[in-house]
Amino acid sequence: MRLLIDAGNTRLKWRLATGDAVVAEGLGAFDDDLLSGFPATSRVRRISVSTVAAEPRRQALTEYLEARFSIPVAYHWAESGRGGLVNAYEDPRRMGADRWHAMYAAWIETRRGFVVVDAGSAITVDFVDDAGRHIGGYILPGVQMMLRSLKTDAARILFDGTPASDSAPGTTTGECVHHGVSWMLQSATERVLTDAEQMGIQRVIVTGGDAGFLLQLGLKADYRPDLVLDGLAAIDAEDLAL
Ligand SMILES: Nc1ncnc2c1ncn2[C@@H]1O[C@H](COP(=O)(O)OP(=O)(O)O)[C@@H](O)[C@H]1O
Ligand SMILES: CC(C)(COP(=O)(O)O)[C@@H](O)C(=O)NCCC(=O)O
Ligand SMILES: [K+]
Repeated sequence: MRLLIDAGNTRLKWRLATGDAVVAEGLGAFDDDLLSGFPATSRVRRISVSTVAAEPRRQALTEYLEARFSIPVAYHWAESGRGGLVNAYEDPRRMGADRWHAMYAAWIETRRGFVVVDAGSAITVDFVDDAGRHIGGYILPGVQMMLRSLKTDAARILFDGTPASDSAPGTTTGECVHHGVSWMLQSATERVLTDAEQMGIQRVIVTGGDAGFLLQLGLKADYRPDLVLDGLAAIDAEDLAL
């Protein structure tokens, strides 16, 4: 069985697979049991990871996996191109592996243009045209990142509560903050759709922990929670077949 891992800045998602079939999946925070819910009896023959975590955390993950499964860990990074998908970055090693893996999953499904919105710790938006050319993208602060920076970088923005999809002008600090985040993301969401239209791109895909929030805010998109793992699985299978 293959163990596939998408290790982001906030959470780790894992999948156990045989061939294309998913045997088990799970996700959790880094400070929890790293593979919570993992079936103890499974025989793991290969481990493949897509990560954007800091180097010390990546090393700790490697040590944990090697100790637990006694096999080496294969890391997959962003590439300049694969199977007709071409990265716009001059130095693709600088691109987050998660962005490349998400784009690759979307590309091999239809080989048509698409936008991927990945609403995780940070929010990324990547545009790919019908020819498989990555046009480029955006990196925006994620929901928790925005709230945290308002809380820690300004002395008198005091608030609690959770994100609300209401974007009406607020009349308390909490409303101004939470509705403000929604208002900003709603604007960004509208812009994704108009930009895609201008580029002749029809398909919008959303993934990441805050995908549901963006859908609530009106983003018209296909929800694909495991897009990064899907892309990683495909790339890993292709590399194995070489
Ligand atoms: N149960 C949850 N635990 C942590 N974050 C969550 C949860 N539900 C939604 N989120 C949101 O999802 C974001 C993390 O998304 P995720 O895709 O897991 O990020 P990453 O890939 O960066 O680890 C958080 O910043 C938060 O806003
Ligand atoms: C932008 C990201 C932080 C998003 O990661 P995530 O929010 O999923 O943890 C990650 O893709 C990353 O570290 N990128 C490196 C910079 C770049 O892509 O250009
Ligand atoms: K992200």
